[in-house]
Amino acid sequence: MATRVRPRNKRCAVIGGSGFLGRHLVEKLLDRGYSVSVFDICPSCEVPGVTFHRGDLCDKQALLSALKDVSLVFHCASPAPGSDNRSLFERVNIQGTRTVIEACIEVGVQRLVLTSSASVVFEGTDIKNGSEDLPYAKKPIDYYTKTKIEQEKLVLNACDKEKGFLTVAIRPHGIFGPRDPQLVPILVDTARRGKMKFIIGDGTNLVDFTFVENVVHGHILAAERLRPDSPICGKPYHITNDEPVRFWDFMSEVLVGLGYDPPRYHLPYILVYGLALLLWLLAVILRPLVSFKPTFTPMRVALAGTHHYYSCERAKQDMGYKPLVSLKEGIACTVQSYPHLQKGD
Ligand SMILES: NC(=O)C1=CN([C@@H]2O[C@H](COP(=O)(O)OP(=O)(O)OC[C@H]3O[C@@H](n4cnc5c(N)ncnc54)[C@H](O)[C@@H]3O)[C@@H](O)[C@H]2O)C=CC1
Ligand SMILES: CC(C)CCC[C@@H](C)[C@H]1CC[C@H]2C3=C(CC[C@]12C)[C@@]1(C)CCC(=O)C[C@@H]1CC3
Repeated sequence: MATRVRPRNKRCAVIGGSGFLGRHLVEKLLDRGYSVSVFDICPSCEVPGVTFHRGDLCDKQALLSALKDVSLVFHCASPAPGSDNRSLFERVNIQGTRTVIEACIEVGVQRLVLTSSASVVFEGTDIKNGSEDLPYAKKPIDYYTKTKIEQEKLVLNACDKEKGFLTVAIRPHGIFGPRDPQLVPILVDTARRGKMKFIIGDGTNLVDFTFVENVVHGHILAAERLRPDSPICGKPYHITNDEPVRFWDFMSEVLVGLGYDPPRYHLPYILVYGLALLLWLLAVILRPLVSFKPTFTPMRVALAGTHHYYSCERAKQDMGYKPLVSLKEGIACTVQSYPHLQKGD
């Protein structure tokens, strides 16, 4: 069978395409008629029709050969936020992103879409309907976020209309959906260990959880609107479900959907945060002797006990963004996709 040669603007690469978001993005791009290459350090992207390049994004030579003939690059690779390997975050998110930009420019890539994070402005205190005008966090909640800030700055500053290299950053928040390795599995693991009985704070704090297909939609809209005359060049955009929800209602709905009891008893936020901080300090001090990873890290407690939801008005205005899947539909689809995490299995 003859292979169809696609125009260059329909040839793209997804760096981090084996991951949770990356793989959903790859599947949608194929549906939309793109030819897709995946570049990832992990070889698990077995999507038919995709050219897979295994490599580390810090390796420029490997990137140069993977990005040859590609006009559009999505960069959604990152070490997992739960890792406490600072030098890995630094190497991949900062130095590696610099290498991605250099490689894109060298091979003539025209558009680069970065997956950033809404958390780049979060300092652990309430954010209600935050816009993209909020300043970057001076005290980011963890080292992962610190390097996401630097990464976003690098990509947005590299936007150069004269050189024909256009960039944009998408800032999702709390991505969930089928195959998510993080949110639902951590929640279920906590419930299975009998630790999901307590609500931190009064339980009224509103948060954004964003269904993965909406995040993918935001990325593709951004890529397709990224032209020299577009207002989106060199800018960050929040992409959310546009339905802030009580953190504990969301967690309860997922837990109940999977057959677990929802948390019932309230604990003061400041008490849990203090305990989490203490445990985290202990884990650091005792690391040479014993290794343990507390479930309730200060970062998770801050995310579970404060308001953090963001406006996506700018994405609506500048790129015609609108969530395609409601929170209710997203939760139903997610719960259904995890039969092995149902209680009793
Ligand atoms: N999951 C979430 O709630 C949110 C995620 N994000 C961002 O979205 C992006 C995707 O996240 P997920 O899909 O959740 O993570 P993931 O861990 O499922 O996927 C990340 C992918 O990057 C790859 N990767 C890591 N280091 C690499 C390297 N040195 N070279 C090549 N590939 C490498 C991994 O192998 C993995 O396939 C990340 O940039 C993350 O910071 C932003 C906001 C929220
Ligand atoms: C044990 C429970 C109190 C909490 C379980 C759920 C959490 C694992 C998740 C709730 C909010 C999530 C979140 C992220 C990771 C998973 C949660 C902490 C991110 C840190 C992922 C990377 C980002 O860029 C920001 C996300 C914010 C929300």
